[in-house]
Amino acid sequence: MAKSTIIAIAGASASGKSLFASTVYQELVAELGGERIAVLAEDAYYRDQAHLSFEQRTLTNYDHPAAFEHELLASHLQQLKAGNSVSMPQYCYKTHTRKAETITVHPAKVVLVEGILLLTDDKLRQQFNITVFMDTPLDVCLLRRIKRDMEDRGRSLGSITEQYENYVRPAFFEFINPSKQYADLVVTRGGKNEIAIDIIKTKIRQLLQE
Ligand SMILES: Nc1ncnc2c1ncn2[C@@H]1O[C@H](COP(=O)(O)OP(=O)(O)O)[C@@H](O)[C@H]1O
Ligand SMILES: Nc1ccn([C@@H]2O[C@H](COP(=O)(O)O)[C@@H](O)[C@H]2O)c(=O)n1
Repeated sequence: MAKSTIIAIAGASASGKSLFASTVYQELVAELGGERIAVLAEDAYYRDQAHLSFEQRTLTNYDHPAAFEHELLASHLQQLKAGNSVSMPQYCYKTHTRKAETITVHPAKVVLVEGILLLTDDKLRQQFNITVFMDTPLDVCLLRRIKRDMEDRGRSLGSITEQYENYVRPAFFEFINPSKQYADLVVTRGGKNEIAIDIIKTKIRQLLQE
Protein backbone atom coordinates (compact mmCIF):
# COMPACT_ATOMS: atom_id res chain seq x y z
CA MET A 1 0.00 0.00 0.00
CA ALA A 2 1.19 3.55 -0.79
CA LYS A 3 2.06 5.75 2.18
CA SER A 4 -0.85 6.53 4.55
CA THR A 5 -1.79 10.03 5.63
CA ILE A 6 -2.92 10.36 9.25
CA ILE A 7 -5.33 13.20 10.04
CA ALA A 8 -5.75 13.98 13.76
CA ILE A 9 -8.84 15.82 15.06
CA ALA A 10 -8.45 17.13 18.62
CA GLY A 11 -10.33 19.52 20.91
CA ALA A 12 -12.38 19.65 24.11
CA SER A 13 -14.82 16.96 25.14
CA ALA A 14 -18.07 17.42 23.18
CA SER A 15 -16.47 20.00 20.88
CA GLY A 16 -17.67 18.02 17.85
CA LYS A 17 -14.64 15.83 17.06
CA SER A 18 -16.58 12.59 16.47
CA LEU A 19 -19.30 14.34 14.49
CA PHE A 20 -16.67 16.04 12.30
CA ALA A 21 -14.73 12.79 11.73
CA SER A 22 -17.83 10.69 11.06
CA THR A 23 -19.32 13.29 8.68
CA VAL A 24 -16.09 13.45 6.63
CA TYR A 25 -15.88 9.63 6.66
CA GLN A 26 -19.51 8.93 5.75
CA GLU A 27 -19.69 11.54 3.00
CA LEU A 28 -16.47 10.27 1.40
CA VAL A 29 -17.47 6.62 1.74
CA ALA A 30 -20.75 7.40 -0.04
CA GLU A 31 -18.75 9.02 -2.82
CA LEU A 32 -15.64 6.85 -3.11
CA GLY A 33 -16.21 3.61 -1.17
CA GLY A 34 -14.80 2.80 2.26
CA GLU A 35 -11.73 0.69 1.81
CA ARG A 36 -9.24 3.56 1.47
CA ILE A 37 -10.34 5.50 4.58
CA ALA A 38 -10.23 4.36 8.23
CA VAL A 39 -11.32 6.03 11.48
CA LEU A 40 -9.82 5.49 14.94
CA ALA A 41 -10.88 6.98 18.29
CA GLU A 42 -8.39 7.92 21.01
CA ASP A 43 -11.11 6.93 23.54
CA ALA A 44 -10.73 3.31 22.41
CA TYR A 45 -7.24 3.48 23.91
CA TYR A 46 -8.33 4.34 27.47
CA ARG A 47 -6.39 1.92 29.66
CA ASP A 48 -8.08 -1.35 30.47
CA GLN A 49 -9.38 -1.27 34.05
CA ALA A 50 -10.87 -4.76 34.26
CA HIS A 51 -8.66 -5.46 37.31
CA LEU A 52 -10.32 -2.60 39.27
CA SER A 53 -13.74 -2.60 40.97
CA PHE A 54 -16.45 -0.35 39.50
CA GLU A 55 -16.08 1.98 42.51
CA GLN A 56 -12.33 2.29 41.92
CA ARG A 57 -12.90 2.99 38.21
CA THR A 58 -15.18 5.93 39.01
CA LEU A 59 -12.20 7.60 40.75
CA THR A 60 -9.98 7.66 37.63
CA ASN A 61 -9.15 11.03 36.05
CA TYR A 62 -10.20 10.32 32.44
CA ASP A 63 -8.98 13.71 31.26
CA HIS A 64 -5.33 13.16 32.22
CA PRO A 65 -2.87 11.77 29.64
CA ALA A 66 -2.04 8.92 32.05
CA ALA A 67 -5.56 7.49 31.52
CA PHE A 68 -4.70 6.62 27.92
CA GLU A 69 -2.49 3.90 26.45
CA HIS A 70 -1.01 6.33 23.93
CA GLU A 71 1.92 3.97 23.25
CA LEU A 72 -0.53 1.39 21.85
CA LEU A 73 -2.28 4.02 19.72
CA ALA A 74 1.09 5.25 18.36
CA SER A 75 2.11 1.68 17.55
CA HIS A 76 -1.23 0.99 15.83
CA LEU A 77 -0.79 4.12 13.68
CA GLN A 78 2.71 2.95 12.79
CA GLN A 79 1.37 -0.53 11.91
CA LEU A 80 -1.34 0.95 9.68
CA LYS A 81 1.28 3.10 7.94
CA ALA A 82 3.38 -0.04 7.40
CA GLY A 83 0.40 -1.70 5.69
CA ASN A 84 -0.66 -4.01 8.56
CA SER A 85 -4.13 -4.43 10.09
CA VAL A 86 -4.57 -3.68 13.81
CA SER A 87 -7.02 -4.78 16.51
CA MET A 88 -8.48 -1.54 17.90
CA PRO A 89 -9.85 -1.95 21.45
CA GLN A 90 -13.49 -1.05 22.13
CA TYR A 91 -14.35 1.07 25.16
CA CYS A 92 -17.46 1.18 27.36
CA TYR A 93 -18.23 4.49 29.14
CA LYS A 94 -20.80 2.79 31.36
CA THR A 95 -18.39 0.25 32.87
CA HIS A 96 -15.31 2.53 32.50
CA THR A 97 -13.24 -0.20 30.88
CA ARG A 98 -12.55 -1.99 27.60
CA LYS A 99 -14.93 -4.51 26.11
CA ALA A 100 -13.67 -8.03 25.48
CA GLU A 101 -14.05 -7.64 21.70
CA THR A 102 -11.76 -5.62 19.43
CA ILE A 103 -12.37 -4.21 15.96
CA THR A 104 -10.03 -5.03 13.08
CA VAL A 105 -8.92 -1.86 11.31
CA HIS A 106 -7.36 -2.45 7.91
CA PRO A 107 -4.59 -0.26 6.50
CA ALA A 108 -5.94 2.66 4.50
CA LYS A 109 -4.57 5.50 2.42
CA VAL A 110 -6.17 8.02 4.79
CA VAL A 111 -6.62 7.42 8.52
CA LEU A 112 -8.75 9.81 10.60
CA VAL A 113 -8.17 9.75 14.36
CA GLU A 114 -10.08 11.85 16.89
CA GLY A 115 -9.59 12.52 20.61
CA ILE A 116 -9.13 15.13 23.33
CA LEU A 117 -5.40 14.70 24.03
CA LEU A 118 -3.99 13.64 20.67
CA LEU A 119 -1.95 16.79 20.11
CA THR A 120 -0.44 16.76 23.62
CA ASP A 121 1.70 13.69 22.97
CA ASP A 122 4.97 14.12 21.12
CA LYS A 123 5.14 10.48 19.89
CA LEU A 124 1.61 10.73 18.53
CA ARG A 125 2.29 14.09 16.91
CA GLN A 126 5.17 12.49 15.01
CA GLN A 127 2.63 10.14 13.37
CA PHE A 128 0.24 12.89 12.23
CA ASN A 129 0.45 14.47 8.79
CA ILE A 130 -2.48 16.88 9.20
CA THR A 131 -3.80 18.22 12.51
CA VAL A 132 -7.19 19.81 13.19
CA PHE A 133 -8.40 21.45 16.43
CA MET A 134 -12.11 21.93 17.14
CA ASP A 135 -12.26 25.36 18.81
CA THR A 136 -15.78 25.25 20.24
CA PRO A 137 -16.59 27.54 23.22
CA LEU A 138 -16.38 25.62 26.49
CA ASP A 139 -19.90 26.55 27.63
CA VAL A 140 -21.31 25.09 24.40
CA CYS A 141 -19.23 21.92 24.96
CA LEU A 142 -20.52 21.62 28.53
CA LEU A 143 -24.18 21.85 27.47
CA ARG A 144 -23.63 19.21 24.79
CA ARG A 145 -21.68 17.01 27.19
CA ILE A 146 -24.46 17.10 29.82
CA LYS A 147 -27.05 16.02 27.24
CA ARG A 148 -24.81 13.33 25.72
CA ASP A 149 -23.58 11.90 29.02
CA MET A 150 -27.10 11.66 30.42
CA GLU A 151 -28.58 10.17 27.23
CA ASP A 152 -25.73 7.94 26.00
CA ARG A 153 -23.27 7.32 28.83
CA GLY A 154 -25.66 6.60 31.73
CA ARG A 155 -24.53 9.53 33.90
CA SER A 156 -26.43 11.63 36.46
CA LEU A 157 -26.33 15.44 36.42
CA GLY A 158 -24.53 15.32 39.79
CA SER A 159 -21.76 13.04 38.55
CA ILE A 160 -21.32 15.09 35.36
CA THR A 161 -20.92 18.40 37.22
CA GLU A 162 -18.55 16.92 39.82
CA GLN A 163 -16.37 15.31 37.14
CA TYR A 164 -16.48 18.50 35.08
CA GLU A 165 -15.29 20.75 37.93
CA ASN A 166 -12.61 18.34 39.22
CA TYR A 167 -11.18 16.97 36.00
CA VAL A 168 -12.68 18.01 32.66
CA ARG A 169 -12.40 21.80 32.93
CA PRO A 170 -8.91 21.81 34.57
CA ALA A 171 -7.59 19.41 31.90
CA PHE A 172 -8.92 21.65 29.16
CA PHE A 173 -6.79 24.54 30.42
CA GLU A 174 -3.74 22.46 31.38
CA PHE A 175 -3.50 20.12 28.39
CA ILE A 176 -6.07 20.52 25.63
CA ASN A 177 -6.17 24.24 24.89
CA PRO A 178 -2.34 24.62 24.90
CA SER A 179 -2.14 21.81 22.31
CA LYS A 180 -4.03 24.02 19.82
CA GLN A 181 -0.61 25.43 18.86
CA TYR A 182 0.09 22.15 17.04
CA ALA A 183 -2.98 22.37 14.79
CA ASP A 184 -2.73 23.09 11.07
CA LEU A 185 -6.41 23.96 10.94
CA VAL A 186 -8.54 25.44 13.75
CA VAL A 187 -12.26 24.81 13.27
CA THR A 188 -14.89 27.03 14.88
CA ARG A 189 -18.62 26.25 15.28
CA GLY A 190 -18.25 22.51 15.97
CA GLY A 191 -18.88 19.34 14.06
CA LYS A 192 -21.26 20.91 11.55
CA ASN A 193 -18.86 23.48 10.08
CA GLU A 194 -19.52 22.62 6.43
CA ILE A 195 -16.67 24.69 5.00
CA ALA A 196 -14.12 22.97 7.26
CA ILE A 197 -15.63 19.56 6.42
CA ASP A 198 -15.36 20.44 2.74
CA ILE A 199 -11.70 21.55 3.07
CA ILE A 200 -10.73 18.22 4.68
CA LYS A 201 -12.76 16.24 2.13
CA THR A 202 -11.05 18.08 -0.73
CA LYS A 203 -7.62 17.35 0.77
CA ILE A 204 -8.50 13.66 1.20
CA ARG A 205 -9.79 13.38 -2.39
CA GLN A 206 -6.48 14.88 -3.53
CA LEU A 207 -4.49 12.38 -1.40
CA LEU A 208 -6.51 9.45 -2.76
CA GLN A 209 -5.67 10.49 -6.34
CA GLU A 210 -1.89 10.55 -5.70
N1 LIG B 1 -22.24 22.15 15.42
C1 LIG B 1 -23.04 21.39 16.16
N2 LIG B 1 -24.33 21.71 16.33
C2 LIG B 1 -25.16 20.97 17.10
N3 LIG B 1 -24.77 19.85 17.77
C3 LIG B 1 -23.50 19.47 17.63
C4 LIG B 1 -22.56 20.21 16.84
N4 LIG B 1 -21.36 19.59 16.92
C5 LIG B 1 -21.55 18.52 17.74
N5 LIG B 1 -22.83 18.45 18.16
C6 LIG B 1 -23.42 17.46 19.06
O1 LIG B 1 -22.75 17.59 20.33
C7 LIG B 1 -22.52 16.32 20.93
C8 LIG B 1 -21.03 16.11 21.12
O2 LIG B 1 -20.44 16.05 19.84
P1 LIG B 1 -19.32 14.96 19.53
O3 LIG B 1 -18.99 15.04 18.09
O4 LIG B 1 -19.71 13.62 20.07
O5 LIG B 1 -18.15 15.59 20.42
P2 LIG B 1 -16.71 15.02 20.79
O6 LIG B 1 -16.41 13.87 19.89
O7 LIG B 1 -15.79 16.19 20.56
O8 LIG B 1 -16.79 14.64 22.23
C9 LIG B 1 -23.13 15.28 19.99
O9 LIG B 1 -24.42 14.96 20.44
C10 LIG B 1 -23.18 16.02 18.63
O10 LIG B 1 -24.21 15.53 17.83
N1 LIG C 1 -14.92 6.13 31.59
C1 LIG C 1 -14.87 7.35 31.05
C2 LIG C 1 -13.97 7.66 30.05
C3 LIG C 1 -13.97 8.95 29.54
N2 LIG C 1 -14.84 9.89 30.01
C4 LIG C 1 -14.84 11.24 29.46
O1 LIG C 1 -14.83 11.21 28.05
C5 LIG C 1 -14.24 12.41 27.55
C6 LIG C 1 -13.54 12.14 26.24
O2 LIG C 1 -14.46 11.70 25.28
P1 LIG C 1 -15.19 12.75 24.29
O3 LIG C 1 -15.98 11.86 23.38
O4 LIG C 1 -16.03 13.66 25.11
O5 LIG C 1 -14.10 13.49 23.59
C7 LIG C 1 -13.29 12.91 28.62
O6 LIG C 1 -13.50 14.28 28.84
C8 LIG C 1 -13.63 12.06 29.84
O7 LIG C 1 -13.97 12.86 30.95
C9 LIG C 1 -15.71 9.55 31.00
O8 LIG C 1 -16.52 10.42 31.45
N3 LIG C 1 -15.72 8.29 31.50
